[in-house]
Amino acid sequence: MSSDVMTRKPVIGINCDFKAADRNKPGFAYLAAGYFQSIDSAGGIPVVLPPMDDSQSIARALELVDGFMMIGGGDLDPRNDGFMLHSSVRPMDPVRETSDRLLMAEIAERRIPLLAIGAGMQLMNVQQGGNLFLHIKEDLPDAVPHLDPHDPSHRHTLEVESDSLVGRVFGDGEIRVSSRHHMAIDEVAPGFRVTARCPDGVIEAIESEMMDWFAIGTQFHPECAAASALDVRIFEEFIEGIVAGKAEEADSLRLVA
Ligand SMILES: N[C@@H](CCC(=O)NCCCC(=O)O)C(=O)O
Repeated sequence: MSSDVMTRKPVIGINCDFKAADRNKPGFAYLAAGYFQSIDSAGGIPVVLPPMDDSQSIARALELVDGFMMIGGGDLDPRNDGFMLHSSVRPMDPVRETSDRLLMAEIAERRIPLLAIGAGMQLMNVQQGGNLFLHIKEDLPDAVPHLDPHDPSHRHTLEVESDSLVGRVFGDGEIRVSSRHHMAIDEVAPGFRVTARCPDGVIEAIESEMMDWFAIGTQFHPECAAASALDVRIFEEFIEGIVAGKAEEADSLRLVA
């Protein structure tokens, strides 16, 4: 195992949100600091990618990263997946959604290690063939609140599968996570399994079962200011998984040489 692979910090691409210009302000690309701070604290090098609509530029940018994190945000427009718009849906800016969909397709194609959070997990699921509940309050009326517009630190409990990344991170005992969503995964995409649920049954984490793709999704927000010390371990496990994968790759190339 080459020492360089083990010592060089992985570069993690991060998408960002977009707010179009109006009469008084220019357009902005932005993201909550917790996203890049969490990657930095976990030993990665965060590199923020602004929205792009050119698949070749996106492909070229992805050649420069060792992994990717898709952040949370507004709603995916269900019409882009063949569903009707719902009155509760507040679509993210189409500049962002177009870029995110191109990114996700290329990340999946190249099997780039991926941590997908919130809207990012929802996009990973639909892009890989799953689908979403468009409004938990209507689709799952017995569910507990997963969003409090007056409390950005709203939390709920979590039940995890022990043989999973989130299971290793949270272990036993009560787990409370930050929740800010009104949509949720309905059918899980082929090749993924559920690794955490809210006690009301809402899916809160999935991970790839594919041997050639290290990909995890969380509906909750381990990057937020109210996150626990355990939440931070998710980012560390993600970075450690990438480093281990690159070491295996280097070893196998050495054996072949
Ligand atoms: N909008 C979707 C996805 C939930 C999500 O990503 N929430 C994060 C809010 C903004 C942020 O902190 O990045 C839904 O509501 O289900």
